[in-house]
Amino acid sequence: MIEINGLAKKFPVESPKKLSEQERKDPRLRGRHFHSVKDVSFHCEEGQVLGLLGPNGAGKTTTLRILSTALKPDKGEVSINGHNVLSDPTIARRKIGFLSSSTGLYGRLTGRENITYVGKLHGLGDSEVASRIADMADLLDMHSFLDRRAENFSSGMKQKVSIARAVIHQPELVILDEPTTGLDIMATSTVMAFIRRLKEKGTPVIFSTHHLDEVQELCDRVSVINVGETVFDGTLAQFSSLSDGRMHDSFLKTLNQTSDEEVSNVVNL
Ligand SMILES: Nc1ncnc2c1ncn2[C@@H]1O[C@H](COP(=O)(O)OP(=O)(O)OP(=O)(O)O)[C@@H](O)[C@H]1O
Repeated sequence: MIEINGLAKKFPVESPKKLSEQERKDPRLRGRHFHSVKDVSFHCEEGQVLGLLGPNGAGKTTTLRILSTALKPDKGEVSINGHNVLSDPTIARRKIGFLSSSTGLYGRLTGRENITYVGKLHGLGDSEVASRIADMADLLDMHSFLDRRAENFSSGMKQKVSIARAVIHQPELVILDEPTTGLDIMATSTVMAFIRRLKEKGTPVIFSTHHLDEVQELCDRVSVINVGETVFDGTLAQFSSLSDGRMHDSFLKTLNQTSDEEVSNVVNL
């Protein structure tokens, strides 16, 4: 079980001129700081998949980077199966598999070598790494390119190898930042099937996405962030019933209720 409570993270702004026009108008810009995440809370239990939704710039990536311990929050708590992630990041890194949208592969290494390198960093032996890669090559359909250099990989190939690399140590929790962005239909369905497989094995998965069809197909829970705050956290059924099963309308409703200051009606259903 992973529990996130009251996360907040602000970044210093060197010069407001470097911000986008939208960010300059954003209420999260206060003085010399941009409060990207102001108050985010959700939880996910064993065998559950949680979909993290929110408009561009809402604070999803910042939240996921905090969960993965890549960023330290200013406030809030994160615990995985009772372990405080923030006070013990080394243990946390062993427990978590994180697919970041920004970490690239080593182009001069093959797909297999990229995965093996991270497996070794986690202390796995040669035969363990080899057998896990063989399993994942089946599940993620990687056989045709696994032994090619990563520098010429397509987006789908890169993403599959990155996912395999993120979970080579068989983490207790998997966090995926927009795992299907930029992928074609075939690669998307392979990645979706892989997430389903993790769920069947009991591993909780948290993933951010802009695709509501993926949420409908895979998720047990939904959490929506808007302007740095959790505006909905509940089951898929509760999310869907906000608008009689119309997912897009449910999503828009959670965002509009924020501006109507009716957040309390939808949070913690
Ligand atoms: N290191 C940083 N310094 C300053 N501002 C930052 C930093 N990281 C993120 N931000 C800002 O915080 C806000 C939230 O960013 P974040 O990447 O978490 O959003 P997101 O919900 O993942 O968006 P998207 O759906 O577009 O990926 C954005 O306005 C972003 O520019």
